Amino acid sequence: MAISAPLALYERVTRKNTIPRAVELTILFLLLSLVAYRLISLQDHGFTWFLAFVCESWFAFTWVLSVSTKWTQADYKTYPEHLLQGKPELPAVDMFVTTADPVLEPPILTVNTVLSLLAVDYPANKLACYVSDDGGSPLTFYSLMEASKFAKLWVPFCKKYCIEVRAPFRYFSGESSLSRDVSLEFQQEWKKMKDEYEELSRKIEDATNGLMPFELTGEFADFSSIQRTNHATIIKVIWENKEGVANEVPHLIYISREKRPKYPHHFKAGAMNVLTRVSGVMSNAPFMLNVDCDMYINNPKIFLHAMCLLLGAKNKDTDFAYVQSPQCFYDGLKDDPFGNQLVVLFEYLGRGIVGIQGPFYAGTGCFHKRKVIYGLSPNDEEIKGSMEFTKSAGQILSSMKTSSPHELSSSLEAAKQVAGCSYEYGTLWGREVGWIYGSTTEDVLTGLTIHGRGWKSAYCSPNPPAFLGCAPSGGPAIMTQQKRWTTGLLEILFSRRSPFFLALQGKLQFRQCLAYLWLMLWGLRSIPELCYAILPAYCIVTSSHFLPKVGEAAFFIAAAIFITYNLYTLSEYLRAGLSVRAWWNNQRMWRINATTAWLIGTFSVVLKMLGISDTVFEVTPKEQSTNEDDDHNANAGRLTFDRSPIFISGTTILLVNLTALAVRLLGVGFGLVARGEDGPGIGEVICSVWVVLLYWAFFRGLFGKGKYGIPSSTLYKAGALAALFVHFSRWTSMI
Ligand SMILES: O=c1ccn([C@@H]2O[C@H](COP(=O)(O)OP(=O)(O)O[C@H]3O[C@H](CO)[C@@H](O)[C@H](O)[C@H]3O)[C@@H](O)[C@H]2O)c(=O)[nH]1
Ligand SMILES: [Mn+2]
Repeated sequence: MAISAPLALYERVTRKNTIPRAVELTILFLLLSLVAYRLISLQDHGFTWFLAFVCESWFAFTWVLSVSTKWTQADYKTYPEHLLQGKPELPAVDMFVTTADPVLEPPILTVNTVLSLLAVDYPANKLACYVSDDGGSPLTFYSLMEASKFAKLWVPFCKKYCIEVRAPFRYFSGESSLSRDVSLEFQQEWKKMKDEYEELSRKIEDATNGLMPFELTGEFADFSSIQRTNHATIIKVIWENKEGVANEVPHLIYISREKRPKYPHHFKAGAMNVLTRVSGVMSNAPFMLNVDCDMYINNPKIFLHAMCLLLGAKNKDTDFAYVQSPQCFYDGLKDDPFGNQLVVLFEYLGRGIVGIQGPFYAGTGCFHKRKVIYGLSPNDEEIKGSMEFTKSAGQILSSMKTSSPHELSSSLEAAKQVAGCSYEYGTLWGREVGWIYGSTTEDVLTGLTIHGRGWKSAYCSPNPPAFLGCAPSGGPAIMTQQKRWTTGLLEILFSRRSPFFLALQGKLQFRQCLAYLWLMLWGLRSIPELCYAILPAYCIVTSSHFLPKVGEAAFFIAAAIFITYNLYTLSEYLRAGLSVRAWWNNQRMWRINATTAWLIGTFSVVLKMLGISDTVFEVTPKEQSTNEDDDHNANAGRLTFDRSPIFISGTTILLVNLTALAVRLLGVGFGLVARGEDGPGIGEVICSVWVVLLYWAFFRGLFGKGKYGIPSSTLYKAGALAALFVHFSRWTSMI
């Protein structure tokens, strides 16, 4: 009998997508035909034709990027049961949670995330949880202290009864959490746990409301005169699993890194680097998981799934640098009214990237190999880089080999040192090592740098989803997030780490480079999108046209693109199990984001490049539940507004198109002679109506009250811009 080979830990599955590929190529062919037609008939037409040509060439280009990215879709199937057979000893994992603001990110959320991490199905003596608090808040620290007491009941409870959802706020909010046919013992423990959790949330809530049950002395003395942007490092070992027992509660450590006004702190990237180093001197696990404070563990087996991919390499080629899980969200509103649940994005483009060099790093829900974060390339045996770095991190790295258990408190001094502001000075941290600085999307930049060194990455999307987080709700929060993302992505594109350069150096695969480009060009897409949204209105107002006339063969090309594209994207939503409404909501939100947040994001990068202002990471506000009152609220899912300039361009687009349609309907040509043959046709009118439908959320905003209404100052500005535009259009058509 042959000796059986070790069982495979994972399998790569490629998706069959022949029909989608055919449709995508058809759309590409139609787009190219239209562009070609415009090019050969450029002389016979005016400026609008040329502008349409430029925009459509751009759309064809981004379509090429998207077709290439979606071409080979793949997924990984993991077999955790084989892992437990083959590898008796599981490797250690350090778990990182970042929080930055106790108001925007309520401590109860962070606490739930931490509890879900502590209770994960993995030997507790292999785990350590580090919380970085950029808010330097005693409230967060207090909440974690209380949570660690609760964890001593919660963790054994979850493990004993194989509880599925280990974030208590979600577990106790589910209807099915206590079914009738369970043992009496379980019922009693369940009740006790629920009471204990309610007690914990009440304590945290009281403290949040200013009824601090503690004085800033003793354990809290470090917080007594703290200024958020100017304070010394605080590191507290909240709980230590001293006996190193596998079914205990894992270590829990609180960190608030040093902040000084003179030193840039690099937002989340800076926090991640401190977490890396502090954990390096304390537990120094070879793997690190990081989650945002709102992203709790929804599948307690995720560590085992991830280990299948991280340990399952058969050769250098399948040695993954990191394992990324998709971002999924809890309490999503029905039909995704804000278009921010990203399901379809991860489903097709995401899987496509998985099929090339591996998923982008998405900032949360990702397991990294520590040595990769330390800057190693796939073929490196030991750390390279400058002397400065070797001195500072080599020590951390060398102790990786001696994993003799030591008390955490004995490394507190060393930990404080590596958490200081000046520690990174003159080292490669943030440049070659750790999370890379210089972009508000530090996640994509860090992942790109890793791919640029030739690493591959893997995707892990078990069922139920591994992590669930909180998607921003309401117009201002969504737009701010989109703006941050485009800003950060453009910052990368225009830096020396641009995917272009990395592809030229040879380690970033060509199609992976195109995939990165697809993402990083979001900001620049705002310009052709804006032009295209205004073109139909311009044509109606000036009695000209930018689309081929109904009689021309090319009209059918344009119509075919419009119809095929929409039906095709619709089919993507239906195949992913989503509704027609979800499709429509995403269509309109993408167009709205593109012409508002992405535009402002592009401006802010231009301002940064001109040295006028710097870009900052604006934290997304998070709520415990979006459903509680909103479910019965007729306004759930309705776009909200504030005075931010982000809303001006969207309002202007709407006003301009409304004016155009009014002109058309009322037949007032602003005194222009109808140009007969040359005037606008049905195509322009349909386009203009389509734009108004896409911006219907803004239309409702014209009449909405309070946060549902567009503020009058924004309306005046947009109105003035629209009037200027109409005036200018008339002027151009007269010369
Ligand atoms: O100075 C800062 C700013 C932010 N954060 C943390 O960064 C995380 C992400 O911030 P959030 O406001 O939730 O941003 P999102 O747009 O929701 O995050 C996505 O996009 C970010 C990049 O723009 C990534 O860092 C995130 O991981 C990814 O989930 C949160 O845990 C914050 O506490 C810090 O630790 N320090
Ligand atoms: Mn977030």
